[in-house]
Amino acid sequence: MSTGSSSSFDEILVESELRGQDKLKYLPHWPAVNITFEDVVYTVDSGVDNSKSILRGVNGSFKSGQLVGILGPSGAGKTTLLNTLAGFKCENVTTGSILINNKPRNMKVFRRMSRYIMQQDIHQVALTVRDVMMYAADLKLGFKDLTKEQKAEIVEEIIHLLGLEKTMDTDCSLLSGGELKRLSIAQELVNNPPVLFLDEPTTGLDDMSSSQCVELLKRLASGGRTVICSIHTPSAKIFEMFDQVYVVANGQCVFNGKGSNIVPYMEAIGLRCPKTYNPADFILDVASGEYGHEFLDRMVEMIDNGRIVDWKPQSKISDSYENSYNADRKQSSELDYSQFEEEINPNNLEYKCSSWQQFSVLFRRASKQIYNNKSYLALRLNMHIFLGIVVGGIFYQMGNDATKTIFNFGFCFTIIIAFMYIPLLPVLLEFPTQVQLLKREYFNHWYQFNPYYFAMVVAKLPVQFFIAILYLTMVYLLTNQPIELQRIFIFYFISLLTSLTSESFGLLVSSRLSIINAMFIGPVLVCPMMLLSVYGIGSGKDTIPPLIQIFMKMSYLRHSLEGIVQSIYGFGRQDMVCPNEEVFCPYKKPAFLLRIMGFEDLDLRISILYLFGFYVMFNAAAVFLIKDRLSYRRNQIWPIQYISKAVKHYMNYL
Ligand SMILES: Nc1ncnc2c1ncn2[C@@H]1O[C@H](COP(=O)(O)OP(=O)(O)OP(=O)(O)O)[C@@H](O)[C@H]1O
Repeated sequence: MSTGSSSSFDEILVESELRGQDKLKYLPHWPAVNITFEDVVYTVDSGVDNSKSILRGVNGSFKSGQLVGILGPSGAGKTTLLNTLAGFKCENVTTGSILINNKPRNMKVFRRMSRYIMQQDIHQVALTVRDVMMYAADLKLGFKDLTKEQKAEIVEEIIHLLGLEKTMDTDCSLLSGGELKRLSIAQELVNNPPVLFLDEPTTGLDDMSSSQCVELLKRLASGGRTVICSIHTPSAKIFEMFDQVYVVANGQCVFNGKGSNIVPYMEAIGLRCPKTYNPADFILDVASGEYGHEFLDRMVEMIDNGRIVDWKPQSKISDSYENSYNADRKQSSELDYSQFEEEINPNNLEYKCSSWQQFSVLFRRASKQIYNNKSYLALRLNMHIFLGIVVGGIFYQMGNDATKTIFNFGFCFTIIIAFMYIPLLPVLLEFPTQVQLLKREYFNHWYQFNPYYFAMVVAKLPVQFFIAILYLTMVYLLTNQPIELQRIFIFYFISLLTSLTSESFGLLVSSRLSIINAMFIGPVLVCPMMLLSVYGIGSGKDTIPPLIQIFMKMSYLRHSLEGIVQSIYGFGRQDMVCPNEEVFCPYKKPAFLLRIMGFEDLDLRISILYLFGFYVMFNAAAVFLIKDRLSYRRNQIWPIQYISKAVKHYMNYL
């Protein structure tokens, strides 16, 4: 039997047959992964100097081959426990330890072997279910072991298993809540990971789909996976399917064991479950404090906050955690005992695609999303044509008219304003949601961050450039700017560079903010840059105080404006035309205009260098901040910790 995910497709088929998993062909063998946690405390900052404990010293042990259900009333700490165990949010765990197969969890390795299906179902826009699944299969299964047809077969099979056949060609944005949830699960089943965490997987599903979904999870678990899911008020049928039930209340464990033992457990603390009642409902009622808080304390004490691993009616409360755990391990009949000793080969946890392949798949995915969104494409195109007509109309034929030079200077300013706002605002609106998706896919080990970022930036370029060039051509011709190849080239080049820099600025701003904050802070931050770009115009450079001159250098828009002005008026441009009837025509000479405007002594290379520098700097800062957000490690430098704490508190920084 193959021991790794590198098995060929045929081997995988044989393996599945051996395991009796006739419905899941791609079920590569993984050694058992058992998770034990001790005294876990999770504390969040609820103010700059305050903190609040959400998990209070919980303990437990979840074994491979068993389906574990984490139950509890709303706000009890189920999601937090799941996040902590999955390593999704663990920067706030203040004490406690998490062991994998009795060894301290190596977060890097663990994150590669576990998958987390979150409560919120966000998906890529403008893609069908088939697209989403096929891109997931390409990224997760790679191109070496399986052909396209084999991957399509795996996808079909999972889609069938989750009852999504009818939606195969439906756009994800049109799916119902339940279908979205199933799609989230389907995507993570593509490469069948050894550990699966699911936060409320049945939310939004009807009874039938819920039990099918839990049945599937049970089947995965019995195939040797560790499957842990939090669940709200399960039906009696679903409740019976769990091999282990872990109940949380107020951040503490109030029950840990088999669902069938809940009734005697409740009797042991002095509460009788009515015969007609679902034991899950009953324990949840008690956990939510309906029968009084003294019962909660009694339950925590009786289960020793989760240390008693599998409570049984005959068992003594004083059983030590160690004895209980070992006894339980011996009883495990479903799994090959030797599996517990088997190590996961870290090579089998590596990405299946090289960085270049990841880039290529992500580029294709991002491009398809752009071109599939036809109404948005048409809107962008039409708005640029409309803007071109408006700007071209306002500054019509002013480019070579010496009496309209000041107006034409205004035209240069409109160029940088257009290429500042047009790329910036959509990013501020879209990227915070994209980051949520990135977090999910990145955490679930679909790809590395750098290929994602490059693919995202590069995929936008063709449309961005095409629309920008169309707009620039319209306004350039309508306003009668000089028809000289060198000038046209510089004009287009600076405009496109400004557009890219604005976009990267948008990525930087929205990398750590919610949509609302990004939409507010982005335009506010570009305002001073805009003002600094035209500071001192008309009074000459000498009148600008040195400090302001330094600030002006820090505005990328100033460098854009300098570049655009040079393309139109620099490089020894000939005198502009002065109409015969005009007696006084001071701005006939471009050099005079440049001096009056404070744009003399310009150097195009410097403008380009600055713009390029800002572009690189904004991107590098955005990459740094997003990577930090994706990282499971807390920044160790205390001033940064304090600043980010304060910014988080006051600015909704994420
Ligand atoms: N970062 C945070 N800051 C402050 N409070 C938080 C934070 N994260 C979680 N909480 C609080 O911790 C408690 C537990 O949250 P958690 O999401 O784990 O509950 P839950 O049991 O999953 O609830 P539900 O079933 O409603 O999803 C809640 O009261 C929640 O408001």
